[in-house]
Amino acid sequence: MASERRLALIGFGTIARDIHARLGGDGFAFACLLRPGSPSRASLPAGVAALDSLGDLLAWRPDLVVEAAGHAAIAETLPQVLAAGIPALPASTGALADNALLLRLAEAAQAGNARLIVPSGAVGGLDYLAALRETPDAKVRYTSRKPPAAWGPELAAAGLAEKAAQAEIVLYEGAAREAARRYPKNLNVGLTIALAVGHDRLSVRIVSDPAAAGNTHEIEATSALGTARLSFVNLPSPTNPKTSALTAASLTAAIRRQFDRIAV
Ligand SMILES: NC(=O)C1=CN([C@@H]2O[C@H](COP(=O)(O)OP(=O)(O)OC[C@H]3O[C@@H](n4cnc5c(N)ncnc54)[C@H](OP(=O)(O)O)[C@@H]3O)[C@@H](O)[C@H]2O)C=CC1
Ligand SMILES: O=C([O-])CC(=O)C(=O)O
Repeated sequence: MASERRLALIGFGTIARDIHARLGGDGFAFACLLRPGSPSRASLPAGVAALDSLGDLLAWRPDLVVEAAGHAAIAETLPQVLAAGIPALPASTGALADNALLLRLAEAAQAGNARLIVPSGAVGGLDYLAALRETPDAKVRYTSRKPPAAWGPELAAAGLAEKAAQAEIVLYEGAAREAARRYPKNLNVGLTIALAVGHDRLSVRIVSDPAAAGNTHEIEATSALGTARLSFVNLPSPTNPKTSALTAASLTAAIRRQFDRIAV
């Protein structure tokens, strides 16, 4: 039997807990990097080693680092992780809106001979979109449509909470980078799609919709190669209405793929 794979998680919130629930005891050993004073420390399951610093994480010698903490955690940790030769799988892909950070990550990955693996997360079809990147005339429109519960603090800050309970509100239309900056906890997918198809081919639309059937994602693509309409209606995670429950399943599949001999 293959030896245990060592997975280091960054953050222990909705996505990280679900990944651990899916893979714990299935040939994976877990450790978790927590912020100082993190309330999550008290609820770390037995057998998950708590890591207090990036130095501790590197010394634990993970086979893969999975970030599920937020945009800031990517800049704080992943350049050093990649430079140390450890592959990294980020959930908070919206952080890659920052070109300087993206370059720093690419240089670190080159120096460490490691890879930053961008997961499909709350959507699918990245293989199709990446193929369109090879097609000069491709155009893609991505619409993120979620119920008001997914935009709680953002709607309250804009004084739109009452209106949003009654009617659809278009929160933003434009570029994936700006969408990810404005909505760092809701628009990671926009940046993931932009990385696949290219920023210049993508327009993003963000909608709060009290009639939305779930956290929905619509991707409409046209090119000389044909057309595609991809539509995802995701149940929200029970502990975070912004995050689709699909996301942890997608990251879990990406983790398995990293170690599978036949990678699908
Ligand atoms: N790519 C995609 O398709 C998707 C990406 N996401 C993104 O994935 C990320 C995780 O989502 P989710 O699990 O729902 O979020 P949660 O808020 O449920 O969990 C995040 C956890 O990260 C911890 N944390 C925050 N900052 C840091 C830090 N600097 N270092 C270490 N830990 C930190 C917090 O822990 P504590 O407070 O205990 O310290 C919190 O428990 C988010 O950025 C989210 O936007 C979500 C859905 C889809
Ligand atoms: O989980 C989702 O539906 C998408 C999401 O939050 C994101 O892209 O950040």
